Amino acid sequence: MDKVPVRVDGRFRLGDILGYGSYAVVYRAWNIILDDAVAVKLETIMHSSSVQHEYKILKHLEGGVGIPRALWFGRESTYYTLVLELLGPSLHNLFLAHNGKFSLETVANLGDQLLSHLKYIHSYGYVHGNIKPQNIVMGLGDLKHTAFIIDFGVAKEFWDTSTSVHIPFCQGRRLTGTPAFTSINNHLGSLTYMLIYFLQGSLPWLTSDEEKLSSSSILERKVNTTIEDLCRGIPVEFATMLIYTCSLAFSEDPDYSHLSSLLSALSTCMLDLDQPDAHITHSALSSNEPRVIEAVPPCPPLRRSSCV
Ligand SMILES: Nc1ncnc2c1ncn2[C@@H]1O[C@H](COP(=O)(O)OP(=O)(O)OP(=O)(O)O)[C@@H](O)[C@H]1O
Repeated sequence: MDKVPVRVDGRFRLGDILGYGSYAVVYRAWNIILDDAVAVKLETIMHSSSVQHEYKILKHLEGGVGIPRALWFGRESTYYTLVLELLGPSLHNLFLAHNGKFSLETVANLGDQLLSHLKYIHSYGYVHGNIKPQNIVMGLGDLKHTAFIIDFGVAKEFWDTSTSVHIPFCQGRRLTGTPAFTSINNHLGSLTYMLIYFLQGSLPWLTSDEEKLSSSSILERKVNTTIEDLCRGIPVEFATMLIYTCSLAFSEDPDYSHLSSLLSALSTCMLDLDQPDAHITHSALSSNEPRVIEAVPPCPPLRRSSCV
C-alpha cells in the first residue's frame, strides 16, 4: 500500500485500522471541524473504483434503516476515499467473541432486520451481492441494536430504470461475492446460509483456514449438501426459508412478509449481542419450543439442494 495520508479532505484525521477488505482498508477517523468520529475507506487508485460505485449506491439508498450514511467521496493522494458514518463491530467479529454461536433469538432478530433492509435495497432496484458476516455491522450508541449492511462494492442494479425491465439472465458469468455464502440464484439464499451458519456454528462446505478450497470445490460441496443435513437440529423455519428462496425464479419478486413471518415466530425478545451469547436455555425452549427439523417439508423437484 502507498503511503497513507494523515488527513483526508483536510478535515478527516486518520486513526487506527477498523478492518481490511480485498479492495480497501477502513480507518477510524476524526472530523476535526465537527468534532465527530467517522470511518474512512481507502482504495488504491486503479482504472475503476469500487468505492466510487459504493458511494453512488449509498447516496441513492440514503435514509434507509440499516444503510450507512456516506459523507464524502473524493481522491486523496493515491487513494479513492469514501468517508462513512462510524459503525460498530461486524457480525464476524461478534460471532468469534461469542465462541462461534448465536442464540436462536439473536439469529431470528438479525434475520428479520436484514430481510427488511434487503427489501428496501431491492425496492431501489439493487441487489447487494455479497451478504456475509463481515459485511454486517452493528450500529453504535442508540443504534447498537440495529444491524447495518456495508460494502456495496459489488452491488448491482437488477432493474433497468429507463425501460423498467429486469436485467436478463446470463450464464457463464464470473462469480461475484464470497464463495462460502454466495447463493447463485438469489441474494436471500446468502442471508439464509448466514443465519444457519450462526446457529450451527459452521457450514458443511467451510473448512479450516489452512485448507483453502477453490470456488468450484465449495460449489460442489454445496450442491452435495442436502437441506436435511444443513438444517439438522435447528427450527424447521430455516429449511422452509431455504426451500422457498431456492424455488424463486431469477426475476421473481420475493414474498418478504412470508419470510419475515417465519422469523418473527422465532424472535420473541430483543437482540442482545453485548452479553456472551447463552445457547437456547431450557426455559426459553419449554414454553414455546421451536420445532426442529425431523422431516423436511416437500420441496419442488430437483430443487432440494440446488440453492448453491
Ligand atoms: N462504516 C464502518 N464503520 C466501522 N467499521 C467499518 C465500516 N465500514 C467497514 N468497516 C470494517 O472494515 C471491514 C472491511 O470493510 P469493507 O467490507 O467495506 O471493505 P471491502 O474492501 O469492500 O471488503 P470486501 O473484500 O468484502 O469487498 C468490515 O468488515 C468492517 O469490519
